[in-house]
Amino acid sequence: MGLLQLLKGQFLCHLLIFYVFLVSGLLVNLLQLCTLPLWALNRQLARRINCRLGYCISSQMVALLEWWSGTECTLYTDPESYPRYGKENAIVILNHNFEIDFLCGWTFCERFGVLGTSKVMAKKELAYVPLIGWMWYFQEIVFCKRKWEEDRRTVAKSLQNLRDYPENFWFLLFCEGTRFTEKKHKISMEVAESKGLPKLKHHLLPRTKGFCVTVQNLRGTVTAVYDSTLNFRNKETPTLRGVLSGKKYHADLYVRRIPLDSVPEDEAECAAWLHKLYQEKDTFQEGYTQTGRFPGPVVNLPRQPWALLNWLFWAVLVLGPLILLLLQLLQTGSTLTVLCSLAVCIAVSGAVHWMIGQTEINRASSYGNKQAPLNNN
Ligand SMILES: CC/C=C\C/C=C\C/C=C\C/C=C\C/C=C\C/C=C\CCC(=O)SCCNC(=O)CCNC(=O)[C@H](O)C(C)(C)COP(=O)(O)OP(=O)(O)OC[C@H]1O[C@@H](n2cnc3c(N)ncnc32)[C@H](O)[C@@H]1OP(=O)(O)O
Ligand SMILES: CCCCCCCCCCCCCCCCCC(=O)OC[C@@H](O)COP(=O)(O)O
Repeated sequence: MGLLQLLKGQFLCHLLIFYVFLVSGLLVNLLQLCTLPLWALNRQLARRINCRLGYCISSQMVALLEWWSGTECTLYTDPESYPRYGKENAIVILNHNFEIDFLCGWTFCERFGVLGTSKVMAKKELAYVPLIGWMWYFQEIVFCKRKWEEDRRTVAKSLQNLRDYPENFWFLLFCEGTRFTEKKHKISMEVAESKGLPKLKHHLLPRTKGFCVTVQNLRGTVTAVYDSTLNFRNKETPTLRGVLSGKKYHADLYVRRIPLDSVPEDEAECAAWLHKLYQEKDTFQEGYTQTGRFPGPVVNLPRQPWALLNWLFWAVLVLGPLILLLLQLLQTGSTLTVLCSLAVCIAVSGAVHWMIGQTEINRASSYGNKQAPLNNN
């Protein structure tokens, strides 16, 4: 094992990386808060500024994946669609099977220059996650409670707000609404059976309402749906802890560009369209498990240096004062101050564990663990 690989596994390195993330993230959140008065004066400028501020946070996690863990992300797609990626507004549909699927999504956003503007329909609980959840508030992320009666108005309103967004954006939907577990899969297949739908082997049954309301509200703003299917080589089940420890994974993403015009306007037809799409996704996943690859050619998509440069900028900015403080502590610090510093380290590492825990499937919500009553309206 090389020295660098050994270092990547050290707790102290993780603590330093998280320290940079935490302090720079709080600074960015503060700057975002300062843009509040600007929203009333020049909304489009406030949005552009918040895209860039948000990028400062999310790209640190991308840098962790691309540069620290060295994870490779391969794109399978039609070369004719490829030039349009990043140059139009799109709805992205992604399977929700992996703890770092969102991070791979962000990495592709970074490579197509839309990381700062990337959007998602996220569960409301994530709005309270420090740094990322707070950043999302200023990036106009669409939050849902996963209770349609409450969501139908709020989600539509948030989507309407995106209609005059000043930069190209990708809007991500995990239509399954929750991460894949065997139990949730079994229950959702019972629902599929009761609805007369074919069973899926690799996906939960998609919830169609979020997709249909997105299409309704973003028609005319968004030009395409990017149907994206993600898997990892060697049957790996990657984790954020693995990434932080420098473990290298290899992600494969198959993307099909579907013009939005071909998605039906009628709600029932739109729902049926989505179910059919998931049946196709399921065959792609089955093909991947059999052959280790997706259909379609591979497009070369090298990583960009910007995420790393952003991280280095923040590291220099916030690690300098920390080092000075530690030196002063060693020279003059009383036992009490040294103990207090230790307590701060323990608190910071506790915060890392809590935040990483948000991404862990074994701590997933109970949503989808039982059949919601069948809806007839
Ligand atoms: C070129 C490169 C291309 C791509 C790169 C890839 C990606 C990059 C793009 C962008 C990146 C951006 C950001 C990424 C960063 C971070 C993201 C991180 C996390 C966020 C993820 C989440 O939080 S996921 C959870 C929240 N989101 C959702 O839930 C969305 C999907 N859900 C819906 O659409 C729902 O409909 C709803 C939320 C709008 C409403 O929820 P509710 O529960 O009320 O649902 P329904 O009314 O739909 O449910 C009832 C219907 O479902 C049937 N039913 C009942 N039980 C079940 C069951 N167990 N399983 C399945 N279905 C069930 C029931 O019968 C009802 O059926 P109907 O026919 O009546 O609809
Ligand atoms: C650069 C340095 C970084 C150091 C490590 C810091 C760790 C920071 C972790 C940030 C965590 C942010 C959470 C983001 C998104 C989690 C996405 C996710 O997967 O959500 C789950 C929901 O979709 C469904 O929920 P369930 O119903 O399955 O429950």
